[in-house]
Amino acid sequence: MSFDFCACVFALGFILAFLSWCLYIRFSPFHVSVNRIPGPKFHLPLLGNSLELAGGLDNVLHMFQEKWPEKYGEVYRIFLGNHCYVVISTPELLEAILSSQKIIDKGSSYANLVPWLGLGLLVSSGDLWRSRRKMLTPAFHFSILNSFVEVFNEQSRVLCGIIGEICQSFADGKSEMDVYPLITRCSLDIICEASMGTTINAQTKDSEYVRAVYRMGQLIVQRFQQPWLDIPWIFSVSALGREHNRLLKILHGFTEDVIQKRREALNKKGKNKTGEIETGMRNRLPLLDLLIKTSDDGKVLSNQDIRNEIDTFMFEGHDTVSSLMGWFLYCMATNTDCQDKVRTELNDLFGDSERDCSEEDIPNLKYLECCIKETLRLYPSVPLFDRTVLEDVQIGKYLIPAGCTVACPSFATHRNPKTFPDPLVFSPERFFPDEAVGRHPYAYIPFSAGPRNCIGQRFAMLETKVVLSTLLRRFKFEVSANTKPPISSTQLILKSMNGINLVVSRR
Ligand code: HEM
Repeated sequence: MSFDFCACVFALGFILAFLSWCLYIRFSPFHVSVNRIPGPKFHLPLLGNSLELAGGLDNVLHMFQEKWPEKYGEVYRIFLGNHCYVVISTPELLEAILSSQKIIDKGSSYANLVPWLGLGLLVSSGDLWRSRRKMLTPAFHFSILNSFVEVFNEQSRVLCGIIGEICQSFADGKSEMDVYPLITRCSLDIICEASMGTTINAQTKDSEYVRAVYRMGQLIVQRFQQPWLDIPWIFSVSALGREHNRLLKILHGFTEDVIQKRREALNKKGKNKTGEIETGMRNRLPLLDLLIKTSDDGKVLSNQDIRNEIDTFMFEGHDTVSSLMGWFLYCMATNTDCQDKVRTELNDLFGDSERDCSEEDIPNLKYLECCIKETLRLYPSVPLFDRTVLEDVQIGKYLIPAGCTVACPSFATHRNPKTFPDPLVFSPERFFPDEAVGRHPYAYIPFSAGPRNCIGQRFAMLETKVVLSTLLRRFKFEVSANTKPPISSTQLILKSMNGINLVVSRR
Protein backbone atom coordinates (compact mmCIF):
# COMPACT_ATOMS: atom_id res chain seq x y z
CA MET A 1 0.00 0.00 0.00
CA SER A 2 1.31 3.38 -0.97
CA PHE A 3 1.92 6.08 1.62
CA ASP A 4 -0.69 8.32 -0.06
CA PHE A 5 -3.37 5.66 0.28
CA CYS A 6 -2.59 5.14 3.98
CA ALA A 7 -2.66 8.91 4.56
CA CYS A 8 -6.08 9.13 2.80
CA VAL A 9 -7.51 6.29 4.93
CA PHE A 10 -6.14 7.89 8.05
CA ALA A 11 -7.55 11.32 7.12
CA LEU A 12 -10.93 9.80 6.27
CA GLY A 13 -10.95 7.85 9.54
CA PHE A 14 -10.11 11.03 11.42
CA ILE A 15 -12.88 13.00 9.68
CA LEU A 16 -15.42 10.24 10.37
CA ALA A 17 -14.38 10.03 14.03
CA PHE A 18 -14.63 13.80 14.32
CA LEU A 19 -18.08 13.90 12.69
CA SER A 20 -19.31 11.07 14.94
CA TRP A 21 -18.04 13.02 17.93
CA CYS A 22 -19.86 16.18 16.77
CA LEU A 23 -23.09 14.18 16.29
CA TYR A 24 -22.64 12.48 19.66
CA ILE A 25 -22.19 15.72 21.61
CA ARG A 26 -25.15 17.23 19.75
CA PHE A 27 -27.76 14.45 19.76
CA SER A 28 -27.04 11.87 22.51
CA PRO A 29 -29.80 12.07 25.17
CA PHE A 30 -27.22 13.04 27.81
CA HIS A 31 -25.90 15.90 25.70
CA VAL A 32 -29.37 17.06 24.64
CA SER A 33 -30.07 17.68 28.36
CA VAL A 34 -26.76 19.29 29.24
CA ASN A 35 -26.69 21.41 26.08
CA ARG A 36 -29.76 23.27 27.38
CA ILE A 37 -27.53 24.57 30.18
CA PRO A 38 -25.39 27.56 29.11
CA GLY A 39 -21.73 26.78 28.45
CA PRO A 40 -19.14 26.49 25.67
CA LYS A 41 -20.66 25.21 22.41
CA PHE A 42 -17.93 22.66 21.78
CA HIS A 43 -15.59 20.42 23.77
CA LEU A 44 -12.81 18.14 22.63
CA PRO A 45 -12.80 14.38 23.20
CA LEU A 46 -10.66 13.39 26.25
CA LEU A 47 -9.78 17.03 27.01
CA GLY A 48 -13.21 18.67 27.16
CA ASN A 49 -12.74 22.39 27.86
CA SER A 50 -9.68 21.78 30.06
CA LEU A 51 -7.38 23.74 27.76
CA GLU A 52 -9.04 26.92 29.00
CA LEU A 53 -7.73 26.09 32.47
CA ALA A 54 -4.11 25.99 31.28
CA GLY A 55 -1.68 28.22 33.16
CA GLY A 56 -1.17 28.67 36.87
CA LEU A 57 -3.51 27.54 39.64
CA ASP A 58 -4.73 31.13 39.87
CA ASN A 59 -6.22 30.66 36.40
CA VAL A 60 -8.33 27.70 37.60
CA LEU A 61 -9.89 29.96 40.24
CA HIS A 62 -10.30 32.82 37.79
CA MET A 63 -11.99 30.69 35.07
CA PHE A 64 -14.38 28.78 37.36
CA GLN A 65 -15.36 31.63 39.61
CA GLU A 66 -15.04 34.79 37.52
CA LYS A 67 -14.66 34.35 33.76
CA TRP A 68 -17.14 31.51 33.12
CA PRO A 69 -19.88 32.85 35.46
CA GLU A 70 -19.45 36.27 33.80
CA LYS A 71 -19.78 34.70 30.34
CA TYR A 72 -22.46 32.06 30.97
CA GLY A 73 -24.28 33.17 34.13
CA GLU A 74 -25.02 31.72 37.57
CA VAL A 75 -25.64 28.22 36.14
CA TYR A 76 -23.25 26.89 33.51
CA ARG A 77 -21.79 23.60 32.38
CA ILE A 78 -18.28 22.71 31.40
CA PHE A 79 -16.51 19.52 30.34
CA LEU A 80 -13.25 18.54 32.01
CA GLY A 81 -11.95 15.51 30.20
CA ASN A 82 -15.14 13.68 29.25
CA HIS A 83 -16.86 14.61 32.47
CA CYS A 84 -19.62 17.21 32.66
CA TYR A 85 -19.61 19.71 35.54
CA VAL A 86 -22.66 21.87 36.19
CA VAL A 87 -21.53 24.89 38.19
CA ILE A 88 -24.26 26.60 40.22
CA SER A 89 -23.99 29.78 42.27
CA THR A 90 -27.67 30.73 42.70
CA PRO A 91 -28.58 30.36 46.42
CA GLU A 92 -32.05 28.89 45.69
CA LEU A 93 -30.59 26.21 43.39
CA LEU A 94 -27.70 25.52 45.76
CA GLU A 95 -30.28 24.87 48.44
CA ALA A 96 -32.00 22.30 46.21
CA ILE A 97 -28.68 20.46 45.78
CA LEU A 98 -27.09 20.80 49.19
CA SER A 99 -30.20 20.17 51.29
CA SER A 100 -31.06 17.02 49.38
CA GLN A 101 -30.78 13.73 51.28
CA LYS A 102 -30.29 11.97 47.94
CA ILE A 103 -27.47 14.01 46.39
CA ILE A 104 -24.81 13.27 48.96
CA ASP A 105 -22.12 11.50 46.92
CA LYS A 106 -18.87 13.28 46.20
CA GLY A 107 -17.59 14.00 42.68
CA SER A 108 -14.70 12.30 40.91
CA SER A 109 -12.32 15.11 41.88
CA TYR A 110 -12.06 13.54 45.33
CA ALA A 111 -10.60 10.32 43.91
CA ASN A 112 -6.99 11.49 44.28
CA LEU A 113 -7.56 11.78 48.01
CA VAL A 114 -8.60 8.14 48.40
CA PRO A 115 -5.12 6.54 48.62
CA TRP A 116 -4.36 8.76 51.63
CA LEU A 117 -7.79 9.19 53.28
CA GLY A 118 -9.40 5.92 52.22
CA LEU A 119 -13.16 6.03 52.61
CA GLY A 120 -13.04 8.43 55.54
CA LEU A 121 -15.91 10.82 56.23
CA LEU A 122 -14.95 13.37 53.56
CA VAL A 123 -14.83 10.92 50.66
CA SER A 124 -17.26 8.13 51.60
CA SER A 125 -20.80 7.96 50.32
CA GLY A 126 -24.18 6.31 50.86
CA ASP A 127 -24.83 4.26 53.98
CA LEU A 128 -21.17 4.11 54.95
CA TRP A 129 -21.09 7.91 55.11
CA ARG A 130 -24.41 8.03 57.02
CA SER A 131 -23.26 5.62 59.73
CA ARG A 132 -19.84 7.29 60.12
CA ARG A 133 -21.34 10.77 60.31
CA LYS A 134 -23.65 9.58 63.09
CA MET A 135 -20.77 7.93 64.90
CA LEU A 136 -18.45 10.97 64.69
CA THR A 137 -20.95 13.73 65.48
CA PRO A 138 -20.67 13.32 69.30
CA ALA A 139 -16.93 14.09 69.06
CA PHE A 140 -17.94 17.66 68.13
CA HIS A 141 -20.26 18.23 71.07
CA PHE A 142 -19.58 21.68 72.54
CA SER A 143 -18.50 20.26 75.90
CA ILE A 144 -15.73 18.28 74.18
CA LEU A 145 -14.79 21.20 71.96
CA ASN A 146 -14.45 23.52 74.94
CA SER A 147 -11.95 21.12 76.47
CA PHE A 148 -9.62 21.92 73.57
CA VAL A 149 -9.51 25.65 74.38
CA GLU A 150 -6.47 24.89 76.55
CA VAL A 151 -4.65 23.34 73.54
CA PHE A 152 -5.61 26.33 71.35
CA ASN A 153 -4.11 28.67 73.97
CA GLU A 154 -0.94 26.62 74.42
CA GLN A 155 -0.23 26.54 70.70
CA SER A 156 -1.16 30.23 70.25
CA ARG A 157 1.46 31.10 72.89
CA VAL A 158 4.10 29.09 71.02
CA LEU A 159 3.14 30.90 67.79
CA CYS A 160 3.36 34.30 69.50
CA GLY A 161 6.77 33.34 70.91
CA ILE A 162 8.06 32.49 67.42
CA ILE A 163 6.67 35.66 65.82
CA GLY A 164 7.91 37.76 68.75
CA GLU A 165 11.45 36.40 68.34
CA ILE A 166 11.47 37.24 64.65
CA CYS A 167 10.31 40.81 65.40
CA GLN A 168 12.88 41.21 68.18
CA SER A 169 15.73 40.36 65.87
CA PHE A 170 15.13 43.69 64.08
CA ALA A 171 16.25 46.96 65.66
CA ASP A 172 12.81 48.62 65.32
CA GLY A 173 11.01 45.46 66.52
CA LYS A 174 9.19 45.28 63.19
CA SER A 175 9.61 42.61 60.56
CA GLU A 176 8.06 41.64 57.25
CA MET A 177 7.37 37.90 57.17
CA ASP A 178 5.31 35.28 55.37
CA VAL A 179 2.90 34.41 58.18
CA TYR A 180 1.36 31.48 56.31
CA PRO A 181 3.87 28.71 57.13
CA LEU A 182 3.96 29.80 60.80
CA ILE A 183 0.18 29.61 61.08
CA THR A 184 0.04 26.29 59.24
CA ARG A 185 2.42 24.67 61.70
CA CYS A 186 0.34 26.01 64.59
CA SER A 187 -2.88 24.55 63.19
CA LEU A 188 -1.12 21.25 62.50
CA ASP A 189 -0.06 21.00 66.14
CA ILE A 190 -3.62 21.77 67.21
CA ILE A 191 -5.37 19.25 64.97
CA CYS A 192 -2.83 16.53 65.80
CA GLU A 193 -3.46 16.95 69.50
CA ALA A 194 -7.24 17.16 69.03
CA SER A 195 -7.55 14.17 66.74
CA MET A 196 -4.82 11.87 68.07
CA GLY A 197 -4.03 13.19 71.55
CA THR A 198 -0.39 13.43 70.40
CA THR A 199 1.96 16.38 70.33
CA ILE A 200 4.11 16.63 67.21
CA ASN A 201 5.70 20.02 67.98
CA ALA A 202 5.42 21.04 64.34
CA GLN A 203 6.01 24.65 65.38
CA THR A 204 9.34 24.01 67.00
CA LYS A 205 10.79 20.83 65.49
CA ASP A 206 11.35 19.42 62.06
CA SER A 207 9.30 16.27 61.52
CA GLU A 208 9.16 13.77 58.69
CA TYR A 209 5.41 13.43 59.21
CA VAL A 210 4.76 17.18 58.97
CA ARG A 211 6.87 17.41 55.83
CA ALA A 212 4.90 14.49 54.36
CA VAL A 213 1.53 16.17 55.15
CA TYR A 214 2.67 19.35 53.38
CA ARG A 215 4.10 17.57 50.40
CA MET A 216 1.10 15.27 49.97
CA GLY A 217 -1.22 18.30 49.73
CA GLN A 218 0.94 19.79 46.96
CA LEU A 219 1.30 16.50 45.16
CA ILE A 220 -2.46 15.91 45.00
CA VAL A 221 -2.86 19.29 43.30
CA GLN A 222 0.00 18.60 40.86
CA ARG A 223 -1.82 15.40 39.93
CA PHE A 224 -4.97 17.34 39.07
CA GLN A 225 -2.96 19.47 36.68
CA GLN A 226 -1.65 16.45 34.78
CA PRO A 227 -4.77 14.46 33.75
CA TRP A 228 -2.70 11.69 32.13
CA LEU A 229 -1.60 10.76 35.64
CA ASP A 230 -5.19 9.56 36.22
CA ILE A 231 -4.22 6.42 34.32
CA PRO A 232 -3.04 4.21 37.19
CA TRP A 233 -0.06 2.53 35.49
CA ILE A 234 1.30 5.83 34.17
CA PHE A 235 1.01 7.32 37.63
CA SER A 236 2.65 4.33 39.30
CA VAL A 237 5.78 4.55 37.10
CA SER A 238 6.00 8.37 37.17
CA ALA A 239 8.35 10.22 39.54
CA LEU A 240 5.27 11.77 41.19
CA GLY A 241 3.68 8.33 41.66
CA ARG A 242 6.80 6.95 43.32
CA GLU A 243 7.03 9.95 45.63
CA HIS A 244 3.32 9.57 46.40
CA ASN A 245 3.84 5.98 47.54
CA ARG A 246 6.82 6.94 49.68
CA LEU A 247 4.77 9.70 51.38
CA LEU A 248 1.84 7.35 51.91
CA LYS A 249 4.12 4.98 53.85
CA ILE A 250 5.24 7.81 56.14
CA LEU A 251 1.71 9.16 56.67
CA HIS A 252 0.00 5.84 57.25
CA GLY A 253 2.94 4.52 59.29
CA PHE A 254 2.74 7.51 61.64
CA THR A 255 -1.02 7.25 62.18
CA GLU A 256 -0.90 3.47 62.65
CA ASP A 257 1.84 3.86 65.21
CA VAL A 258 -0.15 6.48 67.16
CA ILE A 259 -3.30 4.29 67.06
CA GLN A 260 -1.35 1.29 68.35
CA LYS A 261 0.27 3.25 71.20
CA ARG A 262 -2.98 4.92 72.17
CA ARG A 263 -4.80 1.59 72.22
CA GLU A 264 -2.16 0.16 74.52
CA ALA A 265 -2.24 3.23 76.78
CA LEU A 266 -6.02 3.12 77.02
CA ASN A 267 -5.97 -0.61 77.79
CA LYS A 268 -3.42 -0.03 80.55
CA LYS A 269 -5.46 2.78 82.10
CA GLY A 270 -8.47 0.53 81.96
CA LYS A 271 -12.00 1.56 82.48
CA ASN A 272 -13.64 3.46 85.31
CA LYS A 273 -16.77 2.41 87.15
CA THR A 274 -19.11 3.72 84.49
CA GLY A 275 -17.31 1.77 81.78
CA GLU A 276 -15.78 4.96 80.35
CA ILE A 277 -12.18 4.87 79.22
CA GLU A 278 -10.08 7.05 81.51
CA THR A 279 -7.77 9.14 79.39
CA GLY A 280 -6.07 11.03 82.22
CA MET A 281 -6.59 14.24 80.25
CA ARG A 282 -9.38 15.82 82.26
CA ASN A 283 -12.37 16.12 79.97
CA ARG A 284 -10.34 16.16 76.77
CA LEU A 285 -11.40 13.41 74.42
CA PRO A 286 -9.33 13.20 71.27
CA LEU A 287 -11.25 11.84 68.33
CA LEU A 288 -9.03 8.78 68.34
CA ASP A 289 -10.29 7.73 71.78
CA LEU A 290 -13.87 7.89 70.58
CA LEU A 291 -12.99 5.78 67.54
CA ILE A 292 -11.06 3.19 69.56
CA LYS A 293 -13.92 3.02 72.03
CA THR A 294 -16.47 2.57 69.24
CA SER A 295 -14.34 0.07 67.33
CA ASP A 296 -15.17 -2.75 69.75
CA ASP A 297 -11.83 -4.45 69.07
CA GLY A 298 -12.25 -4.36 65.31
CA LYS A 299 -15.86 -5.61 65.20
CA VAL A 300 -17.36 -2.21 64.37
CA LEU A 301 -14.31 -0.36 63.01
CA SER A 302 -11.07 -1.91 61.77
CA ASN A 303 -7.70 -0.27 62.42
CA GLN A 304 -7.75 0.91 58.83
CA ASP A 305 -11.19 2.51 59.29
CA ILE A 306 -9.85 4.38 62.31
CA ARG A 307 -6.76 5.44 60.37
CA ASN A 308 -8.91 6.76 57.51
CA GLU A 309 -10.93 8.97 59.84
CA ILE A 310 -7.87 10.30 61.64
CA ASP A 311 -6.11 11.04 58.34
CA THR A 312 -9.26 12.81 57.12
CA PHE A 313 -9.29 15.07 60.17
CA MET A 314 -5.58 15.78 59.78
CA PHE A 315 -6.17 16.80 56.16
CA GLU A 316 -9.48 18.70 56.52
CA GLY A 317 -8.67 20.18 59.90
CA HIS A 318 -5.40 22.01 59.30
CA ASP A 319 -5.19 23.47 55.78
CA THR A 320 -8.71 24.94 55.92
CA VAL A 321 -8.05 26.68 59.23
CA SER A 322 -4.60 27.93 58.10
CA SER A 323 -6.15 29.38 54.97
CA LEU A 324 -8.78 31.22 57.02
CA MET A 325 -6.23 32.57 59.52
CA GLY A 326 -3.80 33.66 56.80
CA TRP A 327 -6.46 35.56 54.82
CA PHE A 328 -7.89 37.01 58.04
CA LEU A 329 -4.55 38.59 58.95
CA TYR A 330 -4.23 39.91 55.41
CA CYS A 331 -7.73 41.47 55.65
CA MET A 332 -6.82 43.01 59.01
CA ALA A 333 -3.59 44.43 57.59
CA THR A 334 -5.40 45.97 54.62
CA ASN A 335 -8.38 47.21 56.66
CA THR A 336 -6.70 48.80 59.66
CA ASP A 337 -9.95 50.44 60.83
CA CYS A 338 -11.40 46.93 61.32
CA GLN A 339 -8.19 45.78 63.03
CA ASP A 340 -8.52 48.73 65.44
CA LYS A 341 -12.15 47.84 66.17
CA VAL A 342 -11.21 44.23 66.98
CA ARG A 343 -8.42 45.48 69.21
CA THR A 344 -10.81 47.80 71.07
CA GLU A 345 -13.07 44.80 71.68
CA LEU A 346 -10.07 42.82 72.94
CA ASN A 347 -8.88 45.69 75.16
CA ASP A 348 -12.34 45.96 76.73
CA LEU A 349 -12.29 42.26 77.48
CA PHE A 350 -8.68 41.55 78.44
CA GLY A 351 -7.18 44.98 79.25
CA ASP A 352 -3.42 44.62 79.70
CA SER A 353 -3.72 41.14 81.12
CA GLU A 354 -1.75 38.29 79.54
CA ARG A 355 -4.36 35.75 80.59
CA ASP A 356 -5.58 33.03 78.26
CA CYS A 357 -8.73 33.39 76.20
CA SER A 358 -11.30 31.28 78.03
CA GLU A 359 -14.47 29.63 76.75
CA GLU A 360 -16.43 32.32 78.66
CA ASP A 361 -14.69 35.03 76.58
CA ILE A 362 -15.75 33.49 73.28
CA PRO A 363 -19.35 34.85 73.13
CA ASN A 364 -17.96 38.34 73.80
CA LEU A 365 -15.72 38.33 70.73
CA LYS A 366 -18.57 39.58 68.55
CA TYR A 367 -16.77 41.93 66.19
CA LEU A 368 -13.91 39.44 65.78
CA GLU A 369 -16.50 36.84 64.77
CA CYS A 370 -17.94 39.20 62.13
CA CYS A 371 -14.42 39.77 60.76
CA ILE A 372 -13.81 36.00 60.59
CA LYS A 373 -17.13 35.52 58.77
CA GLU A 374 -16.35 38.33 56.35
CA THR A 375 -12.93 36.79 55.65
CA LEU A 376 -14.62 33.49 54.85
CA ARG A 377 -16.99 35.31 52.53
CA LEU A 378 -14.21 36.85 50.48
CA TYR A 379 -11.77 33.97 50.88
CA PRO A 380 -13.69 30.73 51.57
CA SER A 381 -11.08 28.09 52.51
CA VAL A 382 -12.85 25.52 50.31
CA PRO A 383 -13.70 27.66 47.26
CA LEU A 384 -15.40 24.87 45.30
CA PHE A 385 -16.93 21.58 46.37
CA ASP A 386 -19.07 19.14 44.48
CA ARG A 387 -21.64 16.37 44.44
CA THR A 388 -22.26 13.60 41.92
CA VAL A 389 -25.77 13.24 40.54
CA LEU A 390 -26.67 9.53 40.51
CA GLU A 391 -30.22 10.00 39.14
CA ASP A 392 -31.56 12.65 36.73
CA VAL A 393 -32.62 15.67 38.75
CA GLN A 394 -34.57 18.81 37.87
CA ILE A 395 -32.88 21.88 39.33
CA GLY A 396 -34.77 25.07 38.54
CA LYS A 397 -35.41 25.07 34.80
CA TYR A 398 -32.61 22.59 34.04
CA LEU A 399 -32.62 18.81 33.96
CA ILE A 400 -29.25 17.61 35.21
CA PRO A 401 -28.73 14.07 33.93
CA ALA A 402 -27.26 11.26 36.01
CA GLY A 403 -23.45 11.17 35.77
CA CYS A 404 -22.95 14.94 35.99
CA THR A 405 -21.07 16.52 38.82
CA VAL A 406 -22.66 19.60 40.39
CA ALA A 407 -20.00 22.05 41.54
CA CYS A 408 -20.77 24.62 44.23
CA PRO A 409 -18.44 27.61 43.85
CA SER A 410 -18.63 29.33 47.23
CA PHE A 411 -16.06 31.92 46.08
CA ALA A 412 -18.32 33.15 43.23
CA THR A 413 -21.51 32.76 45.30
CA HIS A 414 -20.09 34.98 48.05
CA ARG A 415 -19.11 37.69 45.57
CA ASN A 416 -22.54 38.04 44.01
CA PRO A 417 -23.47 41.76 44.17
CA LYS A 418 -27.18 40.87 44.39
CA THR A 419 -26.67 39.34 47.85
CA PHE A 420 -23.54 41.19 48.92
CA PRO A 421 -23.53 44.77 47.54
CA ASP A 422 -19.98 46.07 46.83
CA PRO A 423 -18.81 42.50 47.09
CA LEU A 424 -15.09 43.24 47.01
CA VAL A 425 -15.25 45.58 50.02
CA PHE A 426 -14.30 44.00 53.35
CA SER A 427 -17.21 44.93 55.57
CA PRO A 428 -17.70 42.81 58.73
CA GLU A 429 -20.87 44.82 59.45
CA ARG A 430 -22.65 42.63 56.85
CA PHE A 431 -22.77 40.00 59.56
CA PHE A 432 -24.36 42.20 62.22
CA PRO A 433 -27.70 40.51 63.01
CA ASP A 434 -29.77 43.40 61.54
CA GLU A 435 -27.81 43.42 58.29
CA ALA A 436 -28.14 39.69 57.75
CA VAL A 437 -31.97 39.70 58.00
CA GLY A 438 -33.59 38.44 54.79
CA ARG A 439 -30.37 37.05 53.28
CA HIS A 440 -30.90 33.65 51.71
CA PRO A 441 -29.34 30.99 53.99
CA TYR A 442 -27.52 29.40 51.03
CA ALA A 443 -26.00 32.71 49.88
CA TYR A 444 -23.18 32.17 52.38
CA ILE A 445 -21.78 28.65 52.45
CA PRO A 446 -18.12 28.61 53.60
CA PHE A 447 -18.77 25.39 55.53
CA SER A 448 -21.09 24.00 52.87
CA ALA A 449 -24.65 23.37 54.11
CA GLY A 450 -27.23 20.63 54.50
CA PRO A 451 -26.54 17.05 55.60
CA ARG A 452 -22.96 17.01 54.26
CA ASN A 453 -21.84 20.27 55.75
CA CYS A 454 -18.54 20.63 57.61
CA ILE A 455 -18.55 18.56 60.78
CA GLY A 456 -15.64 20.63 62.12
CA GLN A 457 -17.31 24.04 61.73
CA ARG A 458 -17.66 24.80 65.45
CA PHE A 459 -14.20 23.44 66.15
CA ALA A 460 -12.76 25.73 63.45
CA MET A 461 -14.59 28.83 64.70
CA LEU A 462 -13.51 28.19 68.30
CA GLU A 463 -9.90 27.52 67.31
CA THR A 464 -9.61 30.60 65.11
CA LYS A 465 -11.18 32.89 67.70
CA VAL A 466 -8.65 31.80 70.33
CA VAL A 467 -5.60 31.91 68.05
CA LEU A 468 -6.50 35.15 66.27
CA SER A 469 -7.52 37.02 69.42
CA THR A 470 -4.21 35.99 71.02
CA LEU A 471 -2.27 37.24 67.99
CA LEU A 472 -4.11 40.56 67.76
CA ARG A 473 -3.66 41.21 71.49
CA ARG A 474 0.09 41.05 71.01
CA PHE A 475 0.88 42.15 67.45
CA LYS A 476 -0.04 44.74 64.88
CA PHE A 477 -0.31 43.67 61.21
CA GLU A 478 0.33 45.94 58.25
CA VAL A 479 1.14 45.62 54.56
CA SER A 480 4.26 47.06 53.01
CA ALA A 481 3.73 49.30 49.97
CA ASN A 482 6.58 47.46 48.21
CA THR A 483 5.18 43.94 48.61
CA LYS A 484 2.94 42.35 46.01
CA PRO A 485 -0.52 41.45 47.34
CA PRO A 486 -1.28 37.72 47.66
CA ILE A 487 -2.43 35.94 44.47
CA SER A 488 -5.35 33.70 45.37
CA SER A 489 -5.47 30.26 43.78
CA THR A 490 -7.37 27.01 44.10
CA GLN A 491 -5.14 24.29 45.55
CA LEU A 492 -8.13 22.27 46.82
CA ILE A 493 -7.93 24.90 49.51
CA LEU A 494 -7.86 28.63 48.71
CA LYS A 495 -4.21 29.58 49.05
CA SER A 496 -1.98 32.43 48.05
CA MET A 497 0.53 31.60 45.33
CA ASN A 498 3.08 34.02 46.82
CA GLY A 499 2.54 33.63 50.56
CA ILE A 500 0.93 36.12 52.94
CA ASN A 501 3.64 38.69 53.54
CA LEU A 502 2.86 41.13 56.32
CA VAL A 503 4.77 43.65 58.38
CA VAL A 504 4.40 42.54 62.00
CA SER A 505 5.30 44.54 65.09
CA ARG A 506 4.65 44.17 68.81
CA ARG A 507 1.83 46.29 70.17
C1 HEM B 1 -12.12 27.32 58.35
C2 HEM B 1 -12.18 26.05 58.52
C3 HEM B 1 -12.97 25.08 57.70
C4 HEM B 1 -13.70 25.29 56.56
C5 HEM B 1 -13.92 26.58 55.82
C6 HEM B 1 -14.27 24.01 56.20
C7 HEM B 1 -15.09 23.81 55.11
C8 HEM B 1 -15.63 22.59 54.77
C9 HEM B 1 -16.47 22.36 53.61
C10 HEM B 1 -16.88 23.43 52.60
C11 HEM B 1 -16.81 21.06 53.62
C12 HEM B 1 -17.66 20.35 52.58
C13 HEM B 1 -16.71 19.77 51.57
C14 HEM B 1 -17.38 18.97 50.54
O1 HEM B 1 -18.60 18.85 50.47
O2 HEM B 1 -16.62 18.41 49.76
C15 HEM B 1 -16.18 20.44 54.77
C16 HEM B 1 -16.31 19.11 55.09
C17 HEM B 1 -15.65 18.52 56.15
N1 HEM B 1 -14.87 19.16 57.09
FE1 HEM B 1 -14.46 21.12 57.16
N2 HEM B 1 -13.87 23.07 57.10
C18 HEM B 1 -13.08 23.68 58.04
C19 HEM B 1 -12.49 23.11 59.14
C20 HEM B 1 -12.60 21.79 59.49
C21 HEM B 1 -12.03 21.21 60.68
C22 HEM B 1 -11.24 21.97 61.75
C23 HEM B 1 -12.32 19.88 60.64
C24 HEM B 1 -11.98 18.81 61.65
C25 HEM B 1 -11.71 19.02 62.89
C26 HEM B 1 -13.09 19.63 59.45
C27 HEM B 1 -13.57 18.41 59.04
C28 HEM B 1 -14.38 18.21 57.95
C29 HEM B 1 -14.87 16.90 57.53
C30 HEM B 1 -14.55 15.57 58.20
C31 HEM B 1 -15.68 17.10 56.42
C32 HEM B 1 -16.49 16.07 55.66
C33 HEM B 1 -17.88 16.02 56.28
C34 HEM B 1 -18.82 15.05 55.59
O3 HEM B 1 -18.70 14.83 54.40
O4 HEM B 1 -19.70 14.56 56.31
N3 HEM B 1 -13.25 20.81 58.77
N4 HEM B 1 -15.48 21.40 55.44
